Amino acid sequence: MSIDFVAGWCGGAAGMAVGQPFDTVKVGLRGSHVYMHNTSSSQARLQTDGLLDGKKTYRGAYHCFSHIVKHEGPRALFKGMAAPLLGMAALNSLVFGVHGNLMIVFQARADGPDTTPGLKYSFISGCVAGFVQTVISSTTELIKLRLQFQKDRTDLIPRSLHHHHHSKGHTETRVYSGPWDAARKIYQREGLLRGIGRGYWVTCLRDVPAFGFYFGTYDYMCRWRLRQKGLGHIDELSPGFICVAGGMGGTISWISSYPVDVVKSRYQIDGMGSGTYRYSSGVDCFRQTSREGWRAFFAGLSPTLCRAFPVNAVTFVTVAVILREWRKFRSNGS
Ligand SMILES: NC(=[NH2+])NCCC[C@H](N)C(=O)O
Repeated sequence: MSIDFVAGWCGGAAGMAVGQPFDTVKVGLRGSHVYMHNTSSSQARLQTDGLLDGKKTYRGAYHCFSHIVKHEGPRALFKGMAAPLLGMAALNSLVFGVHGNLMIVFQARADGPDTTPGLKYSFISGCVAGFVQTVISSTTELIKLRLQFQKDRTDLIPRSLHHHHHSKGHTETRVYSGPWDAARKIYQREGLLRGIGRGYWVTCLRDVPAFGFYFGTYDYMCRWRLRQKGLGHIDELSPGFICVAGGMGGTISWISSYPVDVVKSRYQIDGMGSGTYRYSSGVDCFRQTSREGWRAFFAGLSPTLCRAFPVNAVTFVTVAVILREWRKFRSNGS
């Protein structure tokens, strides 16, 4: 039903809204690492650290975060956010819409009207939903990553002089001036499949299992709670519990897919600007990265998880409340 798409849309928007002030507040107070979108600047920089000049710039998540703020200004934290930001509500709508509707299909196949489809169906529906959204997320993340990865000249100018050199220093050394410019240049320089579609299969490899675990974990926790409390329907669970289950869904999803996410980030920024490629394929990127040791596959995990819990808690609780109210409304009406 279309209500799942509407609820997903609202959930995505709410997740964004909660991520935003989190970020602003934490930046002002202590410089914690909670971000509103999928991958933060710190995450992207940590994942790809050393690829440009062969030396590591950052000592850890906090150092990376404060380094960006100090040398490039807090605005640099939001680099590359516009494209995925525009798409996040749409993406969530697609994910929750596909998952919800597949669950209805599986429900229809289950025996009897109140038999819920098994946990494995939630996992499978999540995988399918994850697959469907790659059509959008692969390219929006490609653009976001490239904007995040580029270092502009503000790096080199002393902080006190920033305002004097503002507009000029910026555009000269940058590869892309914004998301649309990036899309155009990637298409012109690298083509449609190899450029715009760069990393598509790696994105699938990340997102198919990631969204299986996303919904699988959430559903597993809800079912456990229903049994424990002797309740019959998910609408009876408290919003507080939905937040915990949603936050865990986001967390487990990111942990399970994180190494592939690192490979994806590295592979998608490869060839940027220079036209020469370091990796011949996603597999080659994996092989070369593994030479740095297993830790390379977890670079940037901590800021990712700090963001994932609250954002997905709010996303799931928003979706659940909308669906619950909708069901209430419908059953009163008839
Ligand atoms: N590794 C993943 N992409 N997992 C899916 C999580 C999606 C969720 N919207 C988030 O940004 O946290």
